[in-house]
Parts: sequence; C-alpha cells; structure tokens
Amino acid sequence: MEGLVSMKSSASSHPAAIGSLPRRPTFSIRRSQVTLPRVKRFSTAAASIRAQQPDTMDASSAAREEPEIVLKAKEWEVGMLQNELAESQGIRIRRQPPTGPPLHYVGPFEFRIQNEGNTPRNILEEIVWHKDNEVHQLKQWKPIYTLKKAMEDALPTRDFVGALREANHRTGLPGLIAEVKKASPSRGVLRENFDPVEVAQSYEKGGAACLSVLTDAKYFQGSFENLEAIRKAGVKCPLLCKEFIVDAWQIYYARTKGADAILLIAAILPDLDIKYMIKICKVLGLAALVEVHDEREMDRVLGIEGVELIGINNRNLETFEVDISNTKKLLEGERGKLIREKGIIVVGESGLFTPEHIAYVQEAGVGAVLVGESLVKQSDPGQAISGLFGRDISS
Ligand SMILES: O=C(O)c1ccccc1NCC(=O)[C@H](O)[C@H](O)COP(=O)(O)O
Repeated sequence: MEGLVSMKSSASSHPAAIGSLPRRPTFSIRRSQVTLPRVKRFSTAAASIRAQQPDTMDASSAAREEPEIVLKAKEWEVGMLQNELAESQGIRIRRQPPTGPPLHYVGPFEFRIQNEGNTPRNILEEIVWHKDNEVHQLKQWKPIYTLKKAMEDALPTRDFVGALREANHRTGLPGLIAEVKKASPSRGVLRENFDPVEVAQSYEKGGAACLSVLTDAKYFQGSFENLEAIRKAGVKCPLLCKEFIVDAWQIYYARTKGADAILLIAAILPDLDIKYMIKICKVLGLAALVEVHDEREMDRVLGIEGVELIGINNRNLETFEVDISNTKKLLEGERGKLIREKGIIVVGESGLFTPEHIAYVQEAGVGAVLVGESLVKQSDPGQAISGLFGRDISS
C-alpha cells in the first residue's frame, strides 16, 4: 500500500494569484484495483464507499486504530455535503475540492475516484478553497472564545446603512462606498506605494459615505491590519470588511478589527448560511451587504428575512466580465417592486467610471454604489470622487 496516499500542497494554479499560503494538506488516492464509477454527488460516493467496506472497517473501528484518519474522513464527508447542499441551490462554487477520502477510511482496497480533479474551476472557486484553508489555520491560532473576549475591547460599531441613506438624501445621488483596494485578480496592482490610511482619509474628505476595505492578502494584497489602522486613525466613515466569508468565525474577527459591516456573497453561501450569518451580524451590531450577480441569486436573497442591503455585482466573479447593465436587469419588474416594498437599499458594484455610469445605475434604482478601480488608481483618490459623480459631493 506504500505510496498510495500523497499529501499534496496544492499551490495556487491561477496566474492572478499574488501571494501564497500553504494549503491544508489534502489526500489523493492513486492507482486502482477497484474503480468507482464517475461520481457527481459526493456524499452518495461516500455512502457507496462505506457500503463496500467490510464491517470491520466502519468509522468506529477505524477510530480505534487511527482517530486522525476518521477525523479527516468526517471533514471530507462534511465538505462533500456542503458541496451538495450548495449545488441544490444552484451554487456552482464548490466549498471544498472533491478530493477522495483518506485511504484507510475506504478500506483495505485501493480505490480511484474519478472526478474532475482538484483544480478549481474558476478564480472564485480558487479563492474560496484558499479561504477555507486560511480560516481553518486562523481558527486554531485564535479560537472563537478569544475573539469574544477581544470584542469587549473593540470600538463601537457605526451605522453603515444609515450613512448611505443620509448621503443619498443629502446629495440626491447614490451614497458612495469607496474601496480601499491595492490590487485585484482581474486588474493586478492598481496603486503602487499604497498607503491604506492615506487613501481612506482622502476618500472621506472627498465625500464618501462609507469605505470598503479589502482584507484578503493573497489575491488583493489587503489585510486586517489595514482595516484596523483605518479605524484607529479616526476615519469616521463606517467600514465594510471586504472579505470572502465562508465561516462565521470571520465575522467575529472582522468585528474585533473595527468593521461596521461585512460582505456575504450569495454565489458561495447557501441560504441557511446567509440567514445564520445575518443573525450573527445583528447580534454584533454589524450591517451585512449581501452580494448577488444574477436573477437566481437575487431571488434567493429576496426570500431571506432581515436583508437590508443587497449589492448587485456587475462583475462576474467567475469570468471577470463586467457589464453595468446587469444592475438594471436585476432591478426590473417584480424584483424591483419587491425591493422597494421591503425598503432594501441596493448597491451597484463594479465597473463604474463616469457620471453617466452613476446616472445609469441610479436610474435603474440603486441607492448606493461601490467603487474601487476608477478612484483608487488616481493620484488623489478623494478628489477623483467629484470627477466620478460630475460634481463635488463633499458637503
Ligand atoms: O475585482 C476583481 O478582480 C475580483 C475578482 C474576484 C472576486 C472579486 C473581485 N472583486 C471584488 C469586487 O467586486 C470589486 O472590488 C468591487 O465591486 C469594486 O469594483 P471596481 O470598482 O470595478 O474596482
């Protein structure tokens, strides 16, 4: 059996990956004497693998021998169930790579599970897999009880939604969430000599209602230190922690670092996760910006109680394609009507560069916009806000 299990450190395969973090080791099974049919539904695969085990190889007996293997197997099963649940809601992003179970778990035979392999299907999936590993490690470093204690010393949260409404009423234009973003997978480095506090202060001076701070290090060259530094520098604009949230632990962590709001992406989170995370946000005094990209995601999110802010991303996070008519499309007809009835503020996100773009999404029905590239690339990002809106919105 020697050499059948390889511990892989699957480094990022995407050319846009900026940094690197060692992944949690995954198991892969090589060679086959018994080949399972190509499987799509992985928990079904898990069940069929189990069904082929001699009684002596069930999880409990394996536990007596190798508890670590059983734990890995359980983790794998949970991951596959998460993938299945997500798929049933039309979510294409898999939360975990469809790696096979640990070898000992599958019994004394050599198995080969035929699947698409462990290559992410697109950048969003790659980010999610990376994030899952990252959070797994961070949780060991700072267990949740230590975060709950840190929250007692955290600065109070500010009203993110209220700041957007106020700016909208004051200017008659969508409230601006200006993004503190050094780099992105689609555009590479946007600003050399990036000073997050300087950019944040400049945005505030230029009339931004709120700020969005990228905290992902690998793909956006952001950090939680940036978020914390901006908060501690006395910037009054409420702060959105722009992160790929896959685990409630990240919400608590964001709160300890000064966030007033967090992002929940419908393309990666099943409805139950969104509901549960919104409840956590309410308890912690945070706003939740729930992001959608297509009609299906919009309909799912409109069915969830307690949503106050919906972001429509004009960027397809799987292909990078940007089309601002996406905002209009998702706000037409019954959806737009329901959103107005519920009093939800819609945020138009990505690809906004000119006053005409702002007017277009405002006409479509947004009460706020989230803008990164077109501002952060300018030498004076705060001053660039007047150019984007066609007039000074600072007072
Ligand atoms: O921006 C990317 O390349 C990207 C890739 C993968 C996942 C998310 C990504 N961006 C997040 C955003 O949607 C934007 O940062 C945000 O909406 C601002 O967009 P822009 O004004 O076009 O910088």
